[in-house]
Amino acid sequence: MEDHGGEAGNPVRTRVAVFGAGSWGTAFAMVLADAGCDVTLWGRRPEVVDAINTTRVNPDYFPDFVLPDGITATTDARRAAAGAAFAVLAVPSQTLRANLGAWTSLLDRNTVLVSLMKGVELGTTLLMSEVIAEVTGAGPDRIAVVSGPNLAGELIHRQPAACVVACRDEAVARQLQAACHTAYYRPYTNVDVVGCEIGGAVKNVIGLAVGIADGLGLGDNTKASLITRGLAETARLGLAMGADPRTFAGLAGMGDLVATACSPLSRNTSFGASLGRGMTLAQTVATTHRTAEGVTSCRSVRDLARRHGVAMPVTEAVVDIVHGGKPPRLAVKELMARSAKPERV
Ligand SMILES: NC(=O)C1=CN([C@@H]2O[C@H](COP(=O)(O)OP(=O)(O)OC[C@H]3O[C@@H](n4cnc5c(N)ncnc54)[C@H](OP(=O)(O)O)[C@@H]3O)[C@@H](O)[C@H]2O)C=CC1
Ligand SMILES: O=C(CO)COP(=O)(O)O
Repeated sequence: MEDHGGEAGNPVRTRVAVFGAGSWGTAFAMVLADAGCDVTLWGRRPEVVDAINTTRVNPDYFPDFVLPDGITATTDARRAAAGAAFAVLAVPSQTLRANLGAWTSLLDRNTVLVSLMKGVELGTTLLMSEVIAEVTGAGPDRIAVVSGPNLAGELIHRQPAACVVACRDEAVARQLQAACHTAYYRPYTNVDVVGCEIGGAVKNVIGLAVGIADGLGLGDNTKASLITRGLAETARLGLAMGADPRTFAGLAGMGDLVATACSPLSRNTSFGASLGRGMTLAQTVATTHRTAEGVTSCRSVRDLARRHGVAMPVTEAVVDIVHGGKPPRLAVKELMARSAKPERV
């Protein structure tokens, strides 16, 4: 296998289970394998799993890319979970609870559960780490999050990127950092799990807003204003939930927001652009075959904000457009007509 610069501090092959063989699960499995881990990738469809094992290609998500040795695919969650030091969860956020319910009894009591997901559960308004804690009973030292500007479509080409690995127990974050550190993937540790998750979930909503602006034909001043005020909303919500404000200036805050809002690869931003061009929600859903988390999570983020008494006008506008059918131009007009305020409140 080519040397992709796995950490010298990872001499014993760490066993990792990755649950979810979509874009990010597959690309992150590659990162882990390149870092020297022994990776088992769980997918729900036998044809995808068979293709990965026989051709080393995930035909649905990365048909032109050969995956490295060191990844074995399976539909058998028990086999994936067996002996795993880390169980990496990469399914759509709204499906986590049901899936994890089936997987929990298969996992060792010491396995660290790692969320790659960027969403908030609808109804409960729980963060993914909170869903994990509730379903599995794991304590904060066994729950970690990976976040940051990590578009799977770029990482699969091993383009350089940084990320944050967050766990309340910094020693665990360091172990995960070692497990996924390669020459092209640079993880930084953080203990602010809540801040990283809020950054990841809200940037999808702001990505939708920026996409809508793009679809309306609005320019870079508008988009930069949405990104910046969107980051202000993100930080306000995060602070109300006990996050460290510095997280929002970092990779899981500004970094991920910029990557998402500026990239044609972002599903959320592309989804928003379709709405801005005048397509309906149903039409856009029908042409989107990948997970655009913000479409559902905009409602749970709004509910979370209301619960904490935090003003999130851009998020409210996105919910009104996506789920309330408000014409995007009217939403823009209303956002601009809000009462004048100081920048920092
Ligand atoms: N893609 C990216 O660049 C990044 C994504 N993320 C986050 O990662 C998470 C996963 O997204 P991503 O991999 O991109 O999404 P994709 O849409 O690319 O893949 C989703 C995966 O989940 C599977 N899946 C869908 N529904 C279910 C279900 N009900 N039960 C079990 N498995 C299911 C799909 O299986 P099938 O193929 O059979 O439908 C597929 O393997 C999201 O929260 C996203 O925000 C985070 C950083 C980067
Ligand atoms: O989270 C991502 C990049 O960090 C991927 O963004 P999208 O889900 O919008 O494609």
